Amino acid sequence: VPAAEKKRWTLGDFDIGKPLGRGKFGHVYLAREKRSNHIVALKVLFKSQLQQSQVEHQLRREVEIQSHLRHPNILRLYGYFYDQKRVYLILEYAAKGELYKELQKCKYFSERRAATYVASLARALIYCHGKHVIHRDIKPENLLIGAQGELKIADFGWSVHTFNRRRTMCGTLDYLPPEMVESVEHDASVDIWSLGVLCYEFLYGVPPFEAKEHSDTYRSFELRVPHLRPSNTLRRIVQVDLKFPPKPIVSSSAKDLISQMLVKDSSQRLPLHKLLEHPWIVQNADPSG
Ligand SMILES: Nc1ncnc(NCCc2cnc(NC(=O)Nc3cccc(C(F)(F)F)c3)s2)c1Br
Repeated sequence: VPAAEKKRWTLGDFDIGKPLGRGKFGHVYLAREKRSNHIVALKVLFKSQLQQSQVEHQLRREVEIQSHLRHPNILRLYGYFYDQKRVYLILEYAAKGELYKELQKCKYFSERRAATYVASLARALIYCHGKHVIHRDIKPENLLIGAQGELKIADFGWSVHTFNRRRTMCGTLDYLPPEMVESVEHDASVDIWSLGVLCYEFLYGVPPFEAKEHSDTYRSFELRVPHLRPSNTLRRIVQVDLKFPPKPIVSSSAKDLISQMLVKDSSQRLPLHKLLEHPWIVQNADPSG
């Protein structure tokens, strides 16, 4: 309904409900559009914060990119509006909330659940790459769960159209592929790397190149042998220092898929359409996604 998109929304068009989550730049609330009774999520961003972080252009790009994306595994951004002090994003409401909370609760996922999530993310990324959009920030914090348990990629705040590749650093370091760490040219295959990191974290509960800096084992290590600096995340990424822990037990087929995605040479990473044909995905992913 293109006419609807021309509409100027205001806060008065919505009843505001419970807080849904706290994001990097503001809070998210459950809300209901009064005329249609349509339930949405409303993200409230403070202009002052956006200005001091100089990210207004990124926000405009996110709104622009999202307005062209329609996929069951991509959270809709219906529109936005602003008032004196705030910018409001009108978002699709994901009824089962944030994936990272679910991962914290379960510690790690079964191979079937992990494969189902990875397959639906691969389909969403194939769709995005087909429109020359790379997300660049695939991580548990940017994934939500819909009412039927389906995964939804959210927050295209770091996405770009591939013809203008940028070398800005994203959020956490864990998901950065080598070429972004070494800030060389990067393309859609950065999302394949991040999906491989995500698949590992779904199965083991921790990302593959996490530094031990924050764990107490590291602290005691640091005290006993201060001259041996522990490997850090960035060094482990560029060296693709990939190790699979003995626990939990994970199939060799899953490890094979991860090893084909976490490849330093971005042109050698398993293409997403080949991922959907990988035995581990075929045998474990629920086709409904
Ligand atoms: N249950 C739920 N159902 C639906 N949504 C929920 N949470 C919101 C998820 C989001 C989707 N899209 C987002 N986008 C941005 O935050 N963008 C953003 C924000 C600041 C700065 C910038 C930029 F300027 F840096 F780009 C870009 S957050 C929840 Br919990």
